[in-house]
Amino acid sequence: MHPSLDAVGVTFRFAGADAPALDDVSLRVDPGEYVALLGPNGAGKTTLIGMVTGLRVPDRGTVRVCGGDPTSARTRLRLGAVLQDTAFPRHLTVRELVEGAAVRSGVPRGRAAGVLEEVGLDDLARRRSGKLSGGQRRRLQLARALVADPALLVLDEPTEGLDAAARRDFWRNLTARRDAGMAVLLTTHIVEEAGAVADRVSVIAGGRVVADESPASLTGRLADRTVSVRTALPAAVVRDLPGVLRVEETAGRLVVVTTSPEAVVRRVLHDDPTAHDLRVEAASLEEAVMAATDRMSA
Ligand SMILES: Nc1ncnc2c1ncn2[C@@H]1O[C@H](COP(=O)(O)OP(=O)(O)OP(=O)(O)O)[C@@H](O)[C@H]1O
Repeated sequence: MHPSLDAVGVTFRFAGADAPALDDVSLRVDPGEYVALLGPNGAGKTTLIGMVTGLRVPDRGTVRVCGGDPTSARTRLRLGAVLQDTAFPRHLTVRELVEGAAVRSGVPRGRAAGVLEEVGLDDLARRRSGKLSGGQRRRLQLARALVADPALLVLDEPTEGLDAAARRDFWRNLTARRDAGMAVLLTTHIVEEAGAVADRVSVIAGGRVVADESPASLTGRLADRTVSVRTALPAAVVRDLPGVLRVEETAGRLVVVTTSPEAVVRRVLHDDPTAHDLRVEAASLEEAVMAATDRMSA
């Protein structure tokens, strides 16, 4: 079976730009896999999404969606996309817009009803799109992208502007599709959300891939741990211990970032038998992504 997405050695330079927006980028997404594309502003994520959706063509390298060329109409039928800044004709209803997407993709109009139910818009099927909230509009975009059963769903910051409950609903809507083998490529600036939903994160900085691995493996590469403990000990007691990178003292709590948490824990418990509420936490995905990005620019 073909990968859902296979981008190999993709290079692209905008006309007149000094540096390429994408420089030898490779990325593979297999059926049923969710991959998050992360990286700072201007890293090249949207440019790469443009190649995957067939809106741009690489100067060098190849992009294949389910083995086909994403600029061909036939391949684009395998692809669903929720992109930024999609405007709908305000006078059309939710149902009409989803039926229109079905007809354009060559699938029966009757599929609209099931998809509206799937994304939780069945109650609003007759509402005009101009009267939807931001979160409801995002669901409408999702329904239009899903109606033709895509093999690969591309989501460019799909949950931007949504509150935590709406974000959770958005991802819950996609659970059954994942189980059925649909692949997802998403971009997001909400790094912890990517960690929660993605099997792999691909970090892009300056047009190059600087990390491509599971969220757990990326955070595991940072040796930093945070020891947090409620104690009356002053920060100076742990500041000079081996491996300590940073110490903060706030309202009866010491928060210590260190590569050697054992030394900190031993010292605190030795010096203060009343210390309690002790926690040792790994680096966050956000910190790991920033470290991968910094390594690139160092
Ligand atoms: N139409 C364009 N013409 C010229 N340069 C562009 C164009 N679009 C993007 N760029 C440049 O290409 C680089 C990559 O931009 P891109 O939009 O892909 O980044 P991004 O990772 O999606 O950023 P963001 O997180 O801000 O959306 C940036 O340096 C940007 O300034």
